[in-house]
Amino acid sequence: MLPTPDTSHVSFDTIYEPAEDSYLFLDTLSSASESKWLSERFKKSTRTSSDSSNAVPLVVEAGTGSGVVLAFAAAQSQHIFGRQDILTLGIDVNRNACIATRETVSAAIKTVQKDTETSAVDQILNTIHISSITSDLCTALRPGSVDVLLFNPPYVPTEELPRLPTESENDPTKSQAMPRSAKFESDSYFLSLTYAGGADGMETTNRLLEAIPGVLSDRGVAYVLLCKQNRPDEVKERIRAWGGWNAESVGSSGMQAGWEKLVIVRIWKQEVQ
Ligand SMILES: C[S@@+](CC[C@H](N)C(=O)[O-])C[C@H]1O[C@@H](n2cnc3c(N)ncnc32)[C@H](O)[C@@H]1O
Repeated sequence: MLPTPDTSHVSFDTIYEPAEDSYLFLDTLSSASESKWLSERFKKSTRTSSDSSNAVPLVVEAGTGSGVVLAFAAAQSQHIFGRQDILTLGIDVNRNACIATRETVSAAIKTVQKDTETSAVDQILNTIHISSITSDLCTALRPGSVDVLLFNPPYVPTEELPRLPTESENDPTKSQAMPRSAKFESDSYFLSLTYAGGADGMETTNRLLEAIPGVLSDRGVAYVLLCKQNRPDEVKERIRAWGGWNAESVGSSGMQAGWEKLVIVRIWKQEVQ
């Protein structure tokens, strides 16, 4: 079994603690079928380095929380993508989550590199974590730049979608100076951002889905987690109706009376150009 990245340094006061949905991501990406699919799409070819289809894949996670999913993708890049040299970039609206992610991913990469030094394996992990940025979904990204997009969204249906934090709410020096009651309120606000998805639990996910055709590269693929109340079958039909795009469930958990509680949907352009 592949090791789960260490998140013991993360304070879960404001950051999502890895749970069933996070682990479903790890299991799905590293499953035999998905790692075969991804390796075929992204493995290093013998074509010239100027060939853009051979460029180092950029793997972006929106909503990284603790960074456990992105760290796993980074550390297990050989198993998942068939190569040792991916680039990772994390995004979260919560600045604390971005700081935690940077540490989680860097530590996971270092652990694998250390293990490699002391083993007979001759290929060192060259994965680089570019950065973790405080931003709203993919709005800060260059169009057509993302090869693999991962999103475990706030998916629980709620009456209201929490607003995005202001710069000052994301300022750690301000939260340190807060009285206890204000800190409690601020912590619960940031935690609400981790799960509250508004109408059908889909308000944030719908915004991400709309951004996919613009943000993915020609060989790009997105993995998005949905719960039963998000109506995954309708979501997949909607994506197929874009024309030239495909959507399939590639991981699921929590079968209850024939219903899958959580599914991970893979979204990709039908033709690699
Ligand atoms: C369910 S948690 C997933 C955390 C982590 N990826 C995992 O699987 O354990 C959702 C994450 O999305 C973040 N988030 C919510 N709305 C966002 C937005 N508009 N842009 C970026 N991140 C967002 C939350 O702060 C939270 O960290």
